[in-house]
Amino acid sequence: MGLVDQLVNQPHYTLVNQPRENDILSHKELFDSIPEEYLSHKEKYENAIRKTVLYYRLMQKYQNYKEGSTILDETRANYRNLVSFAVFKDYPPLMLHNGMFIPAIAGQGTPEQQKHWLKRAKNMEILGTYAQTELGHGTFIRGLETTAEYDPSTEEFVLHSPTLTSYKWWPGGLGHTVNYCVVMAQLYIRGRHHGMQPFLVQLRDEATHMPLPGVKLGEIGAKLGLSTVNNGFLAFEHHRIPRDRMLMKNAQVLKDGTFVAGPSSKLAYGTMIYVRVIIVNGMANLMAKAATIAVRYSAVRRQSQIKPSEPECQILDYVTQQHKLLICIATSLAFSTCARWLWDVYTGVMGQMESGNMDHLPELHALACSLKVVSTMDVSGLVERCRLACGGHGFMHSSNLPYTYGLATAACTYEGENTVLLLQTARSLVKAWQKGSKGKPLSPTEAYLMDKSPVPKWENTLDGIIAGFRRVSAGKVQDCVSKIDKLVKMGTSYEDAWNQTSVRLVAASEAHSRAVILATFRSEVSRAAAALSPPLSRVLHQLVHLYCVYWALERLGDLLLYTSIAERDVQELQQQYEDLLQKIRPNAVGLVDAFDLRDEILNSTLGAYDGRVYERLMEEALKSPLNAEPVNQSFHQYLKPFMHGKL
Ligand SMILES: CC(C)(COP(=O)(O)OP(=O)(O)OC[C@H]1O[C@@H](n2cnc3c(N)ncnc32)[C@H](O)[C@@H]1OP(=O)(O)O)[C@@H](O)C(=O)NCCC(=O)NCCSC(=O)/C=C/CCCCCCCCCCCCC(=O)O
Ligand SMILES: Cc1cc2nc3c(=O)[nH]c(=O)nc-3n(C[C@H](O)[C@H](O)[C@H](O)COP(=O)(O)OP(=O)(O)OC[C@H]3O[C@@H](n4cnc5c(N)ncnc54)[C@H](O)[C@@H]3O)c2cc1C
Repeated sequence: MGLVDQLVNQPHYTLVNQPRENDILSHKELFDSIPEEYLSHKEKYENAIRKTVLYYRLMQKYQNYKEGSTILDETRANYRNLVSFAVFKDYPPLMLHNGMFIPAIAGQGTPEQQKHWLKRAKNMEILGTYAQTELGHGTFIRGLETTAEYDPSTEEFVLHSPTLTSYKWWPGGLGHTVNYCVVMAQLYIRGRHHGMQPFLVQLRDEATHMPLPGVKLGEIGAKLGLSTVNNGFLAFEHHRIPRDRMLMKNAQVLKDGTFVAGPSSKLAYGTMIYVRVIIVNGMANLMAKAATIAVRYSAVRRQSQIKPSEPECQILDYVTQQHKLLICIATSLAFSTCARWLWDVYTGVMGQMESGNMDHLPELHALACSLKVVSTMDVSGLVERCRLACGGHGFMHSSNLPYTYGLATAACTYEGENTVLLLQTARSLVKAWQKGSKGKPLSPTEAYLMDKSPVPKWENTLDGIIAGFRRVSAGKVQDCVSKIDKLVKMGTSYEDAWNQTSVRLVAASEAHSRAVILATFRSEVSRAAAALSPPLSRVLHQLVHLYCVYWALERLGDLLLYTSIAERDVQELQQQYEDLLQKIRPNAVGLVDAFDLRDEILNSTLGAYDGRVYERLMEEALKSPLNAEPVNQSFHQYLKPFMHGKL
């Protein structure tokens, strides 16, 4: 639930850090006696499984899901995600079970298949993941090599990994945890290729957990982050599965091998859209977490003097620190607001598609790509900024900022690598430009591309800035189309022209995303603020204003190229920005408190509500196994003989 919605629904909101009655977080066995940093790779995984089992049993007890409710599920799932922060500094081995396995069955299975498999999956009777990426391919889905050959004589599919590069590689939980998965494989019937299709495959014996015959499994090794997600590899050796294991909501294979195509081959990619939509909200949560840690620490930490005659000041009083951190608060709010809006767009398009209307799928795909990219790119950059803003203590794992960075930066790659997804949105923008140039109507989020009015006088207002970003995006798209057309006229193939223009296409795509985010953030806050008290409405509007002016200053080059902004406007914008920092500073701690992230969820020596930073840093330091004894055995084994010239 976004901050704005939380604030709007203030009455039920508990005070920060007050234990909720019967709260899952009151179960101390969920937490580590010693920090998991001091466990081995194998112990970390085993400890994560221990906590996973406890966590899900408690979650089932407290979160009695009502079948069919979506937004409620999402909000509660959000709570579950947030609580999962507390229990798992990194993500749990079952992140993909909820994050993709269940959504894939729900989105790709027939009603009968959903009825059977969703019940087992939601009851945790079976555990699954989503296996699409291979050692040799992640982005280029059409290049994936795993095959599913239909055998009409036995009414089975034969799954096979023909090469080393065809091994499924990366799926979370695949190494040792799950016993089922949704496998994306190239379907062949009587030698004819029918595209990428989803198959629900049992990988391990449900009783012994041993890999089934013809199934090779393992984990891919240590990573930058997500150390307990158990990302794994999977290979098939002519492994047979029954016909009814192909998820057949969209395309079907009849008993005799007849292939019945779905309304669009791209529906098989539907799970990816869903996850990209979810990721935007996830990034808002990660940003809220990092902002809470860094802002609270900046209120506690005193360092140096602003005036020699005064005592050391809170580092939050340095305007440079405000510049680093206040945008983080606004960014979390911007992405939680956009996430709610995107979720409504998603559920709307899914509803239309249920009745066969596919018209808005391309716009949804473009929006999901662009918002996933900008939210993951901005948040991973700003989480790192939060870490740096905390000085040396930000470098400690006990601050929980390095882990949070690992979670955010992973999302720049998974669910569609960011450059590739921006090019997908660019594809949609170029098509929209070509369509609009022929007088055809455009989708609501792309209609501004056809604004052919003269460039207006620049205004340093929210309307002026948002209009300016739309001008930048439209101008960049037009430049891309012109460059491509020019290259093609010179005899270059369209594909080569596209590639030669791709740096500009990525920039145009990002500009479009920023125009959408600024406009959505502003309109959603204006809508919600009407129900808020004047002081709360004022501070939220200050955050929207800060966000818009910040990005105008960040993208000055583009605004100078495509709008009538002048030097005096820039000077005024800079002053506006500094005034806003000063206005928001007094509410900075109150704003991060409003994220209401409890200490267990923050999991941070620097961000705890009581501000006892130094005591917590020392408490965590003393948990290091090295501190159990004053002299480590290596002194006697190595150092002493070495120092005495005997080694
Ligand atoms: C799109 C590609 C890059 C290209 O595919 P290709 O076949 O070549 O297509 P094109 O020729 O480019 O285009 C063909 C047309 O198809 C349209 N299209 C393409 N994709 C889609 C789609 N998905 N839906 C609809 N339409 C689509 C395209 O527009 C073209 O249309 P037209 O011809 O122009 O009309 C493709 O190859 C691709 O998508 N590649 C990326 C692969 C990918 O995304 N892989 C993901 C694998 S799964 C994975 O990575 C999982 C990771 C773990 C995720 C864990 C999630 C858990 C929740 C996360 C929460 C975050 C933090 C939590 C914090 C908190 O607690 O809250
Ligand atoms: C933490 C993590 C968890 C993951 N979990 C899962 C999972 O559960 N299930 C699953 O199936 N997968 C999973 N993945 C895999 C993930 O989906 C892929 O890594 C991702 O799709 C990128 O593909 P790739 O790794 O092959 O990179 P590549 O596509 O090889 O990208 C490498 C570089 O090539 C560039 N590039 C590639 N294609 C193009 C193009 N057309 N135009 C321009 N540049 C291009 C990219 O921009 C990038 O710079 C996970 C990955 C990570 C990091």
